[in-house]
Amino acid sequence: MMRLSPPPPVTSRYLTVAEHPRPVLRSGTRRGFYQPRWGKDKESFQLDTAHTRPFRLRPLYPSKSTDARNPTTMASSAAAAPDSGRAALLKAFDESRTGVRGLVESGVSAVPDLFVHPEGPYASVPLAPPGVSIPVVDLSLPAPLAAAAAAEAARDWGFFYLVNYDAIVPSDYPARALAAVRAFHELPAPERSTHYGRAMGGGVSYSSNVDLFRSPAASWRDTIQLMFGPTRCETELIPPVCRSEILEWEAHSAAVGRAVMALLSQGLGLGETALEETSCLEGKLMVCHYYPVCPEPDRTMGLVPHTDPGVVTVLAQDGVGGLQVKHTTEDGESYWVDAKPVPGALVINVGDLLQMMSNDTYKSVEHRVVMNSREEARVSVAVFYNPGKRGESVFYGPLPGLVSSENPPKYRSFTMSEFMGAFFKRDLASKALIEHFKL
Ligand SMILES: O=C(O)CCC(=O)C(=O)O
Ligand SMILES: [Fe+2]
Repeated sequence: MMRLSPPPPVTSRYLTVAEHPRPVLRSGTRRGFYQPRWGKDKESFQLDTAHTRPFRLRPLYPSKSTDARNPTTMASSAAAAPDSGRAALLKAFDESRTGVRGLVESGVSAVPDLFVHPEGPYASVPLAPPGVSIPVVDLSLPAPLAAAAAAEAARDWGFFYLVNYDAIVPSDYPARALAAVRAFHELPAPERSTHYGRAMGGGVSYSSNVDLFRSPAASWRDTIQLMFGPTRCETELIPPVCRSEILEWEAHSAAVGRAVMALLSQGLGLGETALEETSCLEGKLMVCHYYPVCPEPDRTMGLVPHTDPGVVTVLAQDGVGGLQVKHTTEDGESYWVDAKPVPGALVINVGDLLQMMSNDTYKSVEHRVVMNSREEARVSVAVFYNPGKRGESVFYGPLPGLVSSENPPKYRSFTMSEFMGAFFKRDLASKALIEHFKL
């Protein structure tokens, strides 16, 4: 078990959650959250979409065109292709170096078969009734109240909106980062394609579907990935059109990551630096997704259902929407809840590592991105936080301050290299990573 220094004494500024009275309810609040008003390669430790669920490909249809040089029609011609043919089509799509955006630019009017997702087991999970939303945590509340709200959200939902973070993030962020990421993905194809590649050698890559060659169906998404910790990417490899905004968001979102970890640590009844001292702010991967306009939104997915493997994810999304969170009520009923874009709100979620570190107090919850028929592409930027200390003598698992003879550990401890090994070897089923370490 990684050794943590004892939690710092309670200061006058921060009371432990247990000592503090329940959060003050504002009008329209429920248990301390106020609901938004809707108006009517190993080094990179890829935490992105390698998290896929097993999908069986639906029968593929013959393509109308067989132009072997056109990746669009090549993708469509996966229809009748045996597996080796499909592999060749995937390769051709990848070699187009322009991603799904390139397919759209070339004028596809249907989703090519390589991207068609069957309904799968999720067809049985309904959409949430209107008015249900993920909770909101207000960072401007006194820390103990915000911590209690964050803890409750992390426990019951695994997700929350973070609002009123303007004391730590300039008002033009994250919007500037989202706009710059959009500008990159909408560069003319010849310019964009010079950046295309899957290798994370320099800590930066731009490609479509990080799991393109492993997943049973490709998704409607292109992504820039950037490693910021424990090893920092070569920043000159970041495309110039979005470089300064990405670097600025990296710095500003670090303040958000620190604040969120402090709330979640306190919410566990530990000192505010407990997760930070466990190096949870030191491993950092940023992914900048672009979900192009889709001609047949019902036939594909932007991102298949998955849980994030890391500790905490800080997500900025533009106004388009599509993120959905699977919520299970106290009665055991599950449904997909839209994490609609809320101006001025970041989306925070708990990853598998934090579920294990919190000994199941907090939940890592499935989420996905669905396509819509809007005429606008969607952009999101996620920052995944992971432990940065990766040595063979550094162990992770339920935090020592949380386990006792009455509350025994539910997970065995492991090194990050073991965790990453399990991550890369895991079968595709969701939660497989957590099950792997369960006692
Ligand atoms: O684009 C989004 O809203 C979600 C991204 C996500 O869940 C991920 O990258 O793991
Ligand atoms: Fe995710």
